[in-house]
Amino acid sequence: MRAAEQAAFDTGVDDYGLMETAGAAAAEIIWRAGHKRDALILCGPGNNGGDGFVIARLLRDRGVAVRIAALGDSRTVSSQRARSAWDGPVEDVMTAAPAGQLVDALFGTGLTRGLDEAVAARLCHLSEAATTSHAIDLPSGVDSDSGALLSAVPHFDVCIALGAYKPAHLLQPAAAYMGRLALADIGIAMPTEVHHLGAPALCAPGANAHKYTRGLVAVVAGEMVGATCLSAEAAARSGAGYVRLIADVAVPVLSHAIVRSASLDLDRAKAVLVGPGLGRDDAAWDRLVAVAKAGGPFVADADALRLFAEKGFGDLTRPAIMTPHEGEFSRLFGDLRGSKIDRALAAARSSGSVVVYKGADSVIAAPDGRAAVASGASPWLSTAGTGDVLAGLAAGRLAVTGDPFRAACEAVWLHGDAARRAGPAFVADDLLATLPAAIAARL
Ligand SMILES: NC(=O)C1=CN([C@@H]2O[C@H](COP(=O)(O)OP(=O)(O)OC[C@H]3O[C@@H](n4cnc5c(N)ncnc54)[C@H](O)[C@@H]3O)[C@@H](O)[C@H]2O)[C@@H](O)CC1
Ligand SMILES: Nc1ncnc2c1ncn2[C@@H]1O[C@H](COP(=O)(O)OP(=O)(O)O)[C@@H](O)[C@H]1O
Ligand SMILES: [K+]
Repeated sequence: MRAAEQAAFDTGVDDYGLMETAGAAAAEIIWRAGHKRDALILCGPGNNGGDGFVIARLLRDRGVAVRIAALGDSRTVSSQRARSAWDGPVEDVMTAAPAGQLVDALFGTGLTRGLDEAVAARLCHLSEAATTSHAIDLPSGVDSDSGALLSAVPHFDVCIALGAYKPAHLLQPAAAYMGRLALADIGIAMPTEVHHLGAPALCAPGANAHKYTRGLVAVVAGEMVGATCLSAEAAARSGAGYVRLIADVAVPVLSHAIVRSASLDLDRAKAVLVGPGLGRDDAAWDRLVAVAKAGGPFVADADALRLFAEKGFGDLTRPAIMTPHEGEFSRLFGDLRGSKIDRALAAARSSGSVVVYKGADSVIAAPDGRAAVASGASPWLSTAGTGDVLAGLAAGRLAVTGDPFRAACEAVWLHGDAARRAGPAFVADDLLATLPAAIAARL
């Protein structure tokens, strides 16, 4: 963000001009949400507070009854200028009475430590007493780069991100404190390889498509057939043309379209899935090694990740995609430093695989430094078997696209959308029914 701001300054934009633009964009969003409801704007000592003074002036110009409460003096040149353009009274944050709308412009990206306990408690009180609450750039108390909470933070109805989403807008725990995210355009371009995962554009099969051109997925079964079954069924609804289930035991799949093979037949396979229900014994490891040695692109999930964590990758071909949850991730990669995005990127770089680091804030990272963060996933996904569905989808999209990063992004998006469509209290099997609608919406 600082580099992007500097690039704008280099083209002649000045510091205060950027603050006026940011304040105007934020004031517009607040105006649309609250109109003439009275507002209390909390202004901190830095440029976040400066934004607050600009917002206050512009809302007052529109007829809103605005009061300002500041936390000490304004310490930056721009925030002092914004403050001097405000000719109304300035109250003290610790004693100001609540208002219908609360606007938190105490601290943004410059926060270096948690708020003093009394200030944080006051922020929480004023926010709870308001009908609607807006955080400017970030809720004060949130660490911008990691999404950690450095002090107590209230839940905000809206968080207005200035110029670009920062990691904290998308990563947990911070993201859960922002009911709705609004992105305010402040006219600067962000040079970043990290994106908020957006809806993919998918293609319907062409007129000359046949089952093999659409992609054959081989799904390797093991000792827990239920998990494999969920994966195979998801792969069959991913847009791929053919799913072969490799199982030497009876697997109760629902779809007759899924073709069984007792041996590890990878003929024509564009992607292989190994891990869900695989087991962790020697026979499971032998199967995993056989898949890796076959040399084609494969997705490793669940038990395959446990086995790799125990036995190492050696000189085996690395998976095209790995889909670890928190526990599997730390077993595989140890205690890495930095935000969840940093850790996912480090894991992707060291393994050479696309890593889908799952959770309420799934991060998809590629060895070349690209990353995408999926926010807003349904918490109802925290139910057994949804990871098996995701792994099947990832393998299916890999067979369709041949591009691991794209496939992983598409799979996470479709999985999240299928969950939204399934509503509350679904079981993993229910996602199989909503997947085709999720795909249809992206054609
Ligand atoms: N040119 C710019 O830099 C722009 C910045 N903008 C705004 O400016 C914000 C960043 O401004 P700043 O870098 O001034 O930082 P902040 O306004 O976030 O606050 C930093 C100030 O607070 C102090 N501080 C940090 N943690 C504290 C704590 N827990 N208790 C007490 N004091 C603490 C710091 O020493 C510093 O003086 C952005 O989030 C955004 O809202 C926008 O106005 C757009 C333009
Ligand atoms: N609280 C949550 N909010 C949103 N998504 C979640 C949450 N918990 C888990 N998920 C998602 O649900 C899936 C669970 O996968 P996983 O942990 O492998 O479960 P399982 O092994 O039972 O299939 C992942 O896609 C994960 O991102
Ligand atoms: K803020």
